[in-house]
Amino acid sequence: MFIYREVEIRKADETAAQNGLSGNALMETAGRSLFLRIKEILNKNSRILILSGRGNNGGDGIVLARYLNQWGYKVDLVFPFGEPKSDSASEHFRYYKSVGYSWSTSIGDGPYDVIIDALLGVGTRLPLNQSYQDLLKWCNQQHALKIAIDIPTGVLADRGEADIAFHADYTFSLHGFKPSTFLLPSNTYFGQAESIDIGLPQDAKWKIWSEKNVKRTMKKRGSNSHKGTFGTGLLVAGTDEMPGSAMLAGLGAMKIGIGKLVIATTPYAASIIATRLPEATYLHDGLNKLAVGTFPDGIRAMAIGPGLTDEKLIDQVLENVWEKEIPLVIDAGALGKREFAPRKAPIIITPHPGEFSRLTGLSVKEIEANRLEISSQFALQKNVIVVLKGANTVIAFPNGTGFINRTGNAALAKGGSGDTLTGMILGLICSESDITSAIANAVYLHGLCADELVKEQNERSIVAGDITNVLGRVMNRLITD
Ligand SMILES: NC(=O)C1=CN([C@@H]2O[C@H](COP(=O)(O)OP(=O)(O)OC[C@H]3O[C@@H](n4cnc5c(N)ncnc54)[C@H](OP(=O)(O)O)[C@@H]3O)[C@@H](O)[C@H]2O)[C@H](O)CC1
Ligand SMILES: [K+]
Repeated sequence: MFIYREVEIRKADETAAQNGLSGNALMETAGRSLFLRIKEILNKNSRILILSGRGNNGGDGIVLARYLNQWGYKVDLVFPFGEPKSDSASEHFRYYKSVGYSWSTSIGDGPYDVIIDALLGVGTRLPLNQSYQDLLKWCNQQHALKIAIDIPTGVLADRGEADIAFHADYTFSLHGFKPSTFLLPSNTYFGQAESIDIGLPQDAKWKIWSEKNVKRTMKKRGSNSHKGTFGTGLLVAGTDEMPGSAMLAGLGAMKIGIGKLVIATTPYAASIIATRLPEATYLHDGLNKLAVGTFPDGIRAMAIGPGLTDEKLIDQVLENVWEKEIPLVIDAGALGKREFAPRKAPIIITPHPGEFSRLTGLSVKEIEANRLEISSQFALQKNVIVVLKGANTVIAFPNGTGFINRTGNAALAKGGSGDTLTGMILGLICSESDITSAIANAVYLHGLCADELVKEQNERSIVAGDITNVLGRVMNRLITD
């Protein structure tokens, strides 16, 4: 499942056209593929209104209207803002008329059972003028099934800002998803978003990390493996006031399959955690010891931050471990504004939007409206891997590629769930060989556990400690030979 920005879509179209696959042909494929998918959710007796704009989004609507007419559906094709003006749409309109189907520039009496929005697509500029706004308000008031083509009119393709927008039940995006499908507030207008193949080769920098990816990259362990195979992780977390954060992260690491875990924490926190996590070993006064240069042997990866507050000590620890060639996960209390000096081994930061706002100096609103692009730029500039948490967690890599995770729900909006995720990431980067899929799988599984939990109990009652209780069960479903 691929995600494309407007410029990438235009480039793909241009390359296809230069090599013999014209815009007209793509529009035909788009309209026909839309017809084949949309007819699955239509009733043959439904009255269907297709609202077509003057650009190519409107052209897709024209081709769709032709197929619907051809197959006997009751469809009104309406151009509320005048006849098509783009080349491909105009050609398809000419053909549509030549086969004798009807069209209009004003909406009929209705009522309509289905409204299809083919007004604006990736060519949208905001704000919309008053006549668009009035039409969209009218659409949203109708008791009809609402289907948007490519993106709902009123949202942009690449950013999360929205005007008054078509409130779709379904959005069928052509070639791949557009970033606004996953941004705020735009994503509230998409309804169920699906991607429709139009025959162009898929070559996206951004992808949705899917169940298929998890199954492909996480395999059953060999019977001759031992704890050394799965590495030793160092978790620097927890204080007397916040022992739970170290426990949650520790459970995340151990229950996802780390070989051995050393938890650097306070003696008091260790005494509490050890009752629930006797499998871990403890470095008492860990933060102080690491700050003066002590470092346990044989560590394969390290995570620092959950439940920590002493910035000075954290800075000293980070300075000491910076040169060590092990992946470093930086979270929560360790996520203060820092420069991220060049480092040989990977740095993974796991901010929520508030923490990322402090790191970038941008507002939370700006981040939410543009979380893919901002994380990607930060990853590139600082040479770090960004795991920006929240609905549709973004995982951005320094090479410009990235993943969106779609598992998870509001049950995760609770203290401690981020600590659990940090532990799970530590656990997988220690125990799996490929760091890219290890991080994505940890994020996916963390969300999937929450999805599993809401099947049994209300999201309000779920606490972070429940996540790892179902981790084994969800992994059993996904991990095969
Ligand atoms: N490869 C693919 O995925 C394909 C996608 N297709 C479809 O094409 C559209 C993109 O088509 P494009 O013509 O570039 O753009 P739009 O249809 O979105 O709209 C352009 C017209 O909209 C007018 N516009 C834009 N913003 C406003 C506004 N705020 N108010 C009023 N009018 C607006 C603009 O008018 P101008 O006169 O200002 O230029 C344009 O007329 C894509 O989304 C897919 O649906 C192809 O069919 C197949 C390949
Ligand atoms: K649209």
